Amino acid sequence: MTNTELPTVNGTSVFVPSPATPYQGDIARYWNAEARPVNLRLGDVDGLYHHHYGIGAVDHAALGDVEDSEYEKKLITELHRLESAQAEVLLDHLGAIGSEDTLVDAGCGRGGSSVMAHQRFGCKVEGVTLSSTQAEFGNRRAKELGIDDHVHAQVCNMLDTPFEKGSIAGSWNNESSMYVDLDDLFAEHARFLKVGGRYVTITGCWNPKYGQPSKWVSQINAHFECNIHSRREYLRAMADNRLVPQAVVDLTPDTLPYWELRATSSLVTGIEEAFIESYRDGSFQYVLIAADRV
Ligand SMILES: C[S@@+](CC[C@H](N)C(=O)[O-])C[C@H]1O[C@@H](n2cnc3c(N)ncnc32)[C@H](O)[C@@H]1O
Ligand SMILES: CC(C)=CCC/C(C)=C/COP(=O)(O)OP(=O)(O)O
Ligand SMILES: [Mg+2]
Repeated sequence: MTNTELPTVNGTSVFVPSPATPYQGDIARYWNAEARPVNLRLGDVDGLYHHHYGIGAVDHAALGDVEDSEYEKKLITELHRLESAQAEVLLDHLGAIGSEDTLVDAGCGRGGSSVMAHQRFGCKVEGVTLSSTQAEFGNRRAKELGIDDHVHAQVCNMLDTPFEKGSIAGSWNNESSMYVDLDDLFAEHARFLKVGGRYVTITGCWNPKYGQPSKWVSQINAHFECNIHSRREYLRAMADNRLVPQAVVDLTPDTLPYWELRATSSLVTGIEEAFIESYRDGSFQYVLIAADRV
């Protein structure tokens, strides 16, 4: 990968890898420009900034009365609680991680999951994203929290990382695997993971039983400029890359309440209907897959 010197950021000159493909350049630009209130206002609740969706039952008691002047604020707090609950479930599947271990957050976004992983395990977390804006945001948050010696983000293609072969105890993709070829992705995780290391993904995938990607799935692809894979592709690509699934969990029923609540909020982005309809018609599924590197 070639490096290009960029102008200075906060007085320090930074090197950002050139995108490996024109598509990756588009994705870097997309996330550099992203500033949707549905992500920033939720992150402002407690300083954990996520770019993934939520799971679990809505706490209607916490929401209170719709007529209450504080209702919208409570709704935002509730959506954020469900998104953090999703990350907790992902971390639950990493298994026993020690404080001396290093984890890789592949497609780390603004770094919310990386921070949560460090807070839970005391370990180092290396995040990679195509977006320099996101990497800077994540590193700034880590510094503010005083954990920048443990949590670090860099601009890097997750298909071609600098991590040494067999050096990583656990790694994950939290809603970031729909931007890459799965064979290339799992080959790279299998390369840097230790034998016995754990890989986890939470992702949306199309259901082979439906036949082909539904119109809703195509709408989600167009909305995010991504390429949602089928469930079968995940399992095949893992089998081909020394990743043996230990748990496959259908989170679709658990994520629907999040979407139904989000559809009632002032922060809607227009994609809510596609998620709700595709989860309901069975063409799309929200799944967690945890696999061991053998
Ligand atoms: C929907 S966001 C998910 C962010 C994060 N995992 C979270 O849960 O908050 C998708 C992320 O994937 C990253 N991404 C997409 N393709 C990538 C690639 N080839 N290498 C590294 N990051 C990539 C984007 O830069 C973005 O940070
Ligand atoms: C499950 C699937 C198919 C996910 C696609 C990847 C994606 C864009 C996730 C959420 O990001 P975000 O939090 O920035 O999106 P939004 O602005 O809609 O909350
Ligand atoms: Mg979001």
